Amino acid sequence: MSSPSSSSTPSPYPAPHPTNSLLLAYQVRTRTILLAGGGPVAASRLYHLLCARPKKLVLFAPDNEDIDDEFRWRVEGESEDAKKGREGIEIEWRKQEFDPTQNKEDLALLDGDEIDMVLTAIPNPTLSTKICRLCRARRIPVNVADVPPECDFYFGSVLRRGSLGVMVSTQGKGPRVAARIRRKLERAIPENAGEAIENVGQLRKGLREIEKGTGKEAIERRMGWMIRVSDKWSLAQLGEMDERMRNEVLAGWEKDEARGYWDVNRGKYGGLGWLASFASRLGVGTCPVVKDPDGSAAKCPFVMGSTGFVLGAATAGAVAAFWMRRQ
Ligand SMILES: C[C@@]1(CC(=O)O)c2cc3[nH]c(cc4nc(cc5[nH]c(cc(n2)[C@H]1CCC(=O)O)[C@@](C)(CC(=O)O)[C@@H]5CCC(=O)O)C(CC(=O)O)=C4CCC(=O)O)c(CCC(=O)O)c3CC(=O)O
Ligand SMILES: NC(=O)C1=CN([C@@H]2O[C@H](COP(=O)(O)OP(=O)(O)OC[C@H]3O[C@@H](n4cnc5c(N)ncnc54)[C@H](O)[C@@H]3O)[C@@H](O)[C@H]2O)C=CC1
Repeated sequence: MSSPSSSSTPSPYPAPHPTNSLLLAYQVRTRTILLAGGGPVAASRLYHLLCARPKKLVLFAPDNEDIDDEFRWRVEGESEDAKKGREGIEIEWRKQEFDPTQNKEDLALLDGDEIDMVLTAIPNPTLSTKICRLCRARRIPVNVADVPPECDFYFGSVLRRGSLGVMVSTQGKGPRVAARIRRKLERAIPENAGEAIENVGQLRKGLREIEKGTGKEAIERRMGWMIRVSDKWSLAQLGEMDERMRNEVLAGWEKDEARGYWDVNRGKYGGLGWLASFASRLGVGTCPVVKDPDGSAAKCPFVMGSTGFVLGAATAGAVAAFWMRRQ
C-alpha cells in the first residue's frame, strides 16, 4: 500500500507544468469550421485549416480589394496546386461580412448543429467579442485572432514535414519568439524526417496486415517487435526504406527477427553491406554510450573521448621521443 509522501521525499513523478493548455492534434475530418475574415491572418488560418483537411469550411469575407492574394488563391485558384490543396474539402465562400448580431441567417448558423468551430480574423474587436460570447453560449470552440481571453484554443507556430507536425506554443506570451524557435527546430530536424515517418507508417500498416490480432497478446508482440525494429534504424535510414526493404523487414516477423538497415542491404557496396550488417550486430558503428539509433559512433562521447585520449598520448609520445633523440 502506498503511504502519503512527506514534503521532504522527492516526488517520483514530474510535477504538472502549469501551461494552462492541452496540446493535442485535433482531428477535424468530420467537422465544419467557420472562418471570418479575408486578410493575411485569415489566409494563414486557411492554410492551417487546409492542412487539417476538415469536412467543410464556411468562409465569410466580402469579395473586394481587401482580400488577401493568398486567401483568394487558396479558395479560387485554378492551378493544379491550388486545386490539390483544397481537394476533398467542401468550401463555401459567403462573400459578405459575418455578423450574427445583425444578420439572422448568420445567427441561425451558430444556432444550428453544423458549425463545430469558429475562427475570426477581422479588424473589429467589438464584433469579435460579441461573436465570441455567442459561440461560448452555444459551446462552440472559438478563436479570435490576437485576443487571448477570447480564444478557447491558441494557434501555435507550426512546422510540417509530411505527416510530421511540431507545434511551438508560448501560451500567448511570445508569438514571434515561438516562430523563431520553430525556425530553429526546422533547421535541426533532418530533411527527410517526413519520409522517415511515412515509411514507418507503411511498415506499421504492413505489420497489421500480417498480424491482424486485436487481443492483448497480439498487440504486445506487435508493439515489442516494432520497438526493436524502429530502434535499429536511424532517421536517415528510415527515410530510405522502400518497398523492397519494407518487405524484407516484414519477412523477419515470423522468425521474431528485428532487421536493421544493413540486414536488408547486404548487397550494398558490392556485397560489402554484409560486413556492416555483421558489425551492427556487434554494436560497432553505433554509439555504445548514448543508445540512440541516430547517434553514430563518430558523435559518441565514449568513442570521441577515447580517440582524443589515444591521439593525445600518441602526440605526447612523439614529442617525448623527438626530445629524447635530440638529447
Ligand atoms: C494568443 C495568440 C492567439 C491566436 O492568434 O491564436 C496570439 C496573440 C497575439 N499575437 C500578437 C502579435 C503577433 N503575433 C505574431 C505571430 C503569430 N501569432 C501566433 C499565435 C498567437 N498570437 C496566439 C498565441 C500563440 C503562442 O503564444 O504560442 C502564431 C504563433 C500562430 C498563428 O497566428 O498562426 C504566429 C507566428 C506563426 C509563425 O510565423 O510561425 C506576431 C509576429 C509576426 O507577425 O511576425 C506578432 C507581432 C509581434 C508581437 O506582438 O509579439 C498580439 C499582439 C497584438 C497587438 O499588439 O495588438 C497578440 C495579442 C496579445 O498578445 O495580447
Ligand atoms: N497575428 C498578427 O501578427 C496580426 C494580427 N492582426 C489581427 O488580426 C485581425 C485581422 O488582421 P488582417 O488579417 O491583417 O486583416 P485586415 O485588417 O487586413 O483585413 C480584414 C479582412 O476581413 C474582412 N472583414 C472585415 N470584417 C469582417 C466580418 N465581420 N466578417 C468577415 N470578414 C470581415 C475585410 O473585408 C478584410 O478582407 C485584426 O483584427 C488584427 O487585430 C493584425 C495584424 C497582425
